[in-house]
Amino acid sequence: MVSKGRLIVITGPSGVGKGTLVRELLQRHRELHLSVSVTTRSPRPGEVEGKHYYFVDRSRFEEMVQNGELLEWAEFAGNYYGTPLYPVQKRIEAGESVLLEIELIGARQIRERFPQAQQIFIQPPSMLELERRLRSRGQDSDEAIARRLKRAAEEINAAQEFDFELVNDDLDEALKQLENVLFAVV
Ligand SMILES: Nc1ncnc2c1ncn2[C@@H]1O[C@H](COP(=O)(O)OP(=O)(O)OP(=O)(O)O)[C@@H](O)[C@H]1O
Ligand SMILES: Nc1nc2c(ncn2[C@@H]2O[C@H](COP(=O)(O)O)[C@@H](O)[C@H]2O)c(=O)[nH]1
Repeated sequence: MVSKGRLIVITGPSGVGKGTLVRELLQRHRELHLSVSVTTRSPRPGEVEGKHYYFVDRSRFEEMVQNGELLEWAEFAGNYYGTPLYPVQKRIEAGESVLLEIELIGARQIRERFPQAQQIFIQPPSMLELERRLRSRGQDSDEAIARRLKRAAEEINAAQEFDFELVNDDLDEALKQLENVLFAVV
């Protein structure tokens, strides 16, 4: 990919607050654009096609992989997730900044394919608090939460692979740190 623009990857265990931080960031920095992923997961109440995700079935997802339509993809807790290549490519070539909110396997693929990407890992204050956030969100079954927590431990073990790490304990403080990482004058 021609690298006129900026690609920013935000990774961290499910429930750590990536989506919450990214929502705040997008409100404050209109120049940032969030990539909308494709998934085979069923929509949660309130999730809108084309805004939160593009919801597809497994055969369509596999076709997208075969056709090279995805910049990266991974299986996570029983579903496929991937980043559509074309919209990201178009924005980066136009000199714009694109955010990817993705899990670890996908972040590793981006590192291979686009080493200039800035990679940030969001840590929870503790595993207990992570579990509390997953449960309080009220969107996943006990079994799905158990799968997400197992994966969380694997992701946290890989945090040192990332350019920056920050802890999402107090939300405002985490947001400030994220802005410092993204907009620090060097
Ligand atoms: N700093 C924080 N303190 C307390 N609760 C928080 C904080 N940040 C986020 N939360 C809450 O934690 C829950 C999970 O947050 P969110 O959905 O943003 O996580 P996520 O990392 O995007 O999860 P996923 O990867 O599964 O999409 C939400 O209910 C959110 O309101
Ligand atoms: N590798 C990718 N991971 C993605 C993508 N879109 C989202 N995700 C990550 O999946 C998990 C679960 O998300 P949820 O919406 O079911 O809670 C979470 O870690 C997301 O960041 C993607 O395109 N590629």
